[in-house]
Amino acid sequence: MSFNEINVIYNQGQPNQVHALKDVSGTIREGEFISIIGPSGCGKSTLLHTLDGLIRPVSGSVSINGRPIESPGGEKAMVFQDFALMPWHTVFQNVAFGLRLAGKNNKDVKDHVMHYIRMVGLDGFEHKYPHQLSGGMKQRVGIARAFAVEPKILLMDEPFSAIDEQTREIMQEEVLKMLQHEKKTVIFITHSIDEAVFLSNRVFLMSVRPGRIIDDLTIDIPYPRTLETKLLPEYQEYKSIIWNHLKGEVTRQYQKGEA
Ligand SMILES: Nc1ncnc2c1ncn2[C@@H]1O[C@H](COP(=O)(O)OP(=O)(O)OP(=O)(O)O)[C@@H](O)[C@H]1O
Repeated sequence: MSFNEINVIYNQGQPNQVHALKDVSGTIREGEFISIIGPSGCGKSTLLHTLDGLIRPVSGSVSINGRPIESPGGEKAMVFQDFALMPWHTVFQNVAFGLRLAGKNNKDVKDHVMHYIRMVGLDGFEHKYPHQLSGGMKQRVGIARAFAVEPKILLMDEPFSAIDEQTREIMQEEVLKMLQHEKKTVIFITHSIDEAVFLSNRVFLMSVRPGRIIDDLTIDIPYPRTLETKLLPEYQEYKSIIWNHLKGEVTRQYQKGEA
């Protein structure tokens, strides 16, 4: 996937105009795990939604293998911060949702859906409704639903930020394991430096608004990564490099009076 000189402006030409992304360019190779990190309101979600095709930039282009991206879906699937499950559907029906949209019926997709329910550790919960699940379990459903459509690209918008710290660490490891079995390109938004270093092979650091990618840092720590990875000295070094970069941006945000 590549994106070239993207500009996104909300409410263009109006008094409340917001220049959210400015001349943002980058290339993401197949199978990479990219985290996007940056100060609050810098345009991370805007970038993710632009890469998904949900937001059309006022200028610039987004493409996969030379084909322009013009709409969400297709070879992409999104995992949302607030899970975005349908409360009136069971776990099974939520996971099957994308496949049903593609015209398949529940019977046809049963084995396929159960494979992904098992993969996220929710075997036995397929007939439960979202309100009967914990936050971590709800996000497992969100992840299973995204994997079930077998996308090449997984877009994750702060997927673990509404989940308690212990569950979050477990799920980070689980997602990496799932990706070993089913290779995908992942673009992942987070506010957590630790999460970005643990999961990614590259981290994009964004500036305060209008958002730009000001650094593209390669995390040169081999996979598979486990919780022991966090004890490596280079792990701590990457964290401090990112923190030092972010500190400058957050300070600039304070000085602009926007934090
Ligand atoms: N639909 C919209 N209309 C107008 N302005 C918007 C809209 N969506 C986002 N913005 C503004 O664009 C800027 C970038 O927003 P965005 O949500 O992409 O940032 P973010 O980095 O994901 O934020 P956060 O870290 O708080 O989740 C912000 O100033 C936000 O207020």
